[in-house]
Amino acid sequence: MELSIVGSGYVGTTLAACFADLGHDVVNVDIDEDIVESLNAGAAPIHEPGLDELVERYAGDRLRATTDYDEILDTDATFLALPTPSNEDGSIDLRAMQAAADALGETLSKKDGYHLVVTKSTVTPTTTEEVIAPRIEEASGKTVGEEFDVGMNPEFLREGTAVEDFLDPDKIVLGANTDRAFDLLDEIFAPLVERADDPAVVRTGIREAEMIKYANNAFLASKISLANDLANICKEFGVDSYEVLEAIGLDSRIGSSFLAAGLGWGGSCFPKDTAAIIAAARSRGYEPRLLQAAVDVNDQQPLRMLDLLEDRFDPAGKRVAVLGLSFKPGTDDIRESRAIPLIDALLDAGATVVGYDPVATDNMREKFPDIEYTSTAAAALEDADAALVATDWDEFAALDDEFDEMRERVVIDGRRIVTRRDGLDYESLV
Ligand SMILES: NC(=O)c1ccc[n+]([C@@H]2O[C@H](COP(=O)([O-])OP(=O)(O)OC[C@H]3O[C@@H](n4cnc5c(N)ncnc54)[C@H](O)[C@@H]3O)[C@@H](O)[C@H]2O)c1
Ligand SMILES: O=c1ccn([C@@H]2O[C@H](COP(=O)(O)OP(=O)(O)O[C@H]3O[C@H](CO)[C@@H](O)[C@H](O)[C@H]3O)[C@@H](O)[C@H]2O)c(=O)[nH]1
Repeated sequence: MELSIVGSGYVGTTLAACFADLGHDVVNVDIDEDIVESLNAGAAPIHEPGLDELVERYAGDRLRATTDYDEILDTDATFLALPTPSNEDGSIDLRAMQAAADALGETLSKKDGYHLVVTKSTVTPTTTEEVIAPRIEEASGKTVGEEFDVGMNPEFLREGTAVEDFLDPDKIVLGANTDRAFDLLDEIFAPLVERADDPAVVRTGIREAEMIKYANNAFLASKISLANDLANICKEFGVDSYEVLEAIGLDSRIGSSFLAAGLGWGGSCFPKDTAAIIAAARSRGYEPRLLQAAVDVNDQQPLRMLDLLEDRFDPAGKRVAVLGLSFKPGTDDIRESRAIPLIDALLDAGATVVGYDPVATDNMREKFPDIEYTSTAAAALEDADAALVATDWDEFAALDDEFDEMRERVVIDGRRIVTRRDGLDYESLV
């Protein structure tokens, strides 16, 4: 099929490359000329394992990119994969979605046949029907449900495993209002359903599809926060939280994933999406107490880590190594990384901070240009009074003699990754 995708970031590029791999002809529309040039030259504009290979294989053939919305005219359906960042109050900023809907509407005014517009971005319930569709109607002069339909297909991929997650999903959620839209969505996703390992296909309403995405992320973020809350209680009683969480994870009703307790959740999605659904609930007069508590527990974990350090000494004037700066291992992305509030708290306490990460240093340097960075964990530990572990990079599990070069061998582990041994003043956050 002929498909167009507006927005070519993490989601849009992955979607385009994977759709091409599934046999569709795809055109990616982005306002960023560098991204368009890069895609057309066969190079992915973002780093994701397996993505470069796909882009290189299909660029100039089943996959191309453009800044010209009119190229959408030759396609059957358009996916909107635009950013939906947070406003100050946590609600989503829809400006990119609105700009794209206006431009798409103008383009569709020139189209003769039917077109399907699918929201891929994460948007709060009713956005597709009450914001996107009316703007397309206004700009195109066409009527939704007649000359075009809208649909919603949320994305569940994780950064670092985007291609793998997209091509082997647990579920595919298709939200639509008309049989015609469902038929087209079925046709688009048929090659994926055939290739993947028997994913569930959920056919539902548009606003239900929008909510499923938030419910998914809210549940996972809350699951981690509940694990952290329980782990904090465990710590008060000298109970090993990891043994407890491993055991409860054996109950199939609970499940073992997303129970890794520690410094909490960061990244480009969980913080933004929990904030957005909380703000959306409040806009309708409902106070989401449990979700707010999940956020509160998450905010508290880095401060608890500082408390453990202060139990040893006043951090003022001390040299403190922060090991791990990215929001999770396997990525250089530092958005909402738990290392950020940790570094902020250390600086407020007057500590001298030295940061180390295998790949995220350059990004963190933009955020904290004045702290020291090292190119190895060993260099960060040399002469440090304490080491705080913020990200569970595998290489931290292998650290051993490197700790001997510290001035005081205080190690506070936010991710239960360092091997506890004699000679270290080791304490796990949970
Ligand atoms: N990143 C993830 O892991 C992930 C996973 C699932 C869902 N999501 C959701 O998907 C959406 C997109 O996220 P992302 O991470 O891909 O964003 P991104 O910032 O990586 O990419 C967005 C792209 O849209 C382009 N763009 C902005 N305005 C445009 C316009 N008017 N016309 C054309 N292109 C325009 C930008 O140049 C950029 O290339 C968000 O709603 C996000 O919450 C993200
Ligand atoms: O047991 C766990 C699992 C994760 N985390 C933390 O949670 C955050 C998010 O991790 P992860 O979910 O692996 O990364 P994302 O790429 O942000 O993916 C999430 O956000 C995406 C964007 O919405 C969704 O599509 C994915 O399904 C969802 O997992 C990271 O800071 C992790 O360190 C924990 O603390 N404990």
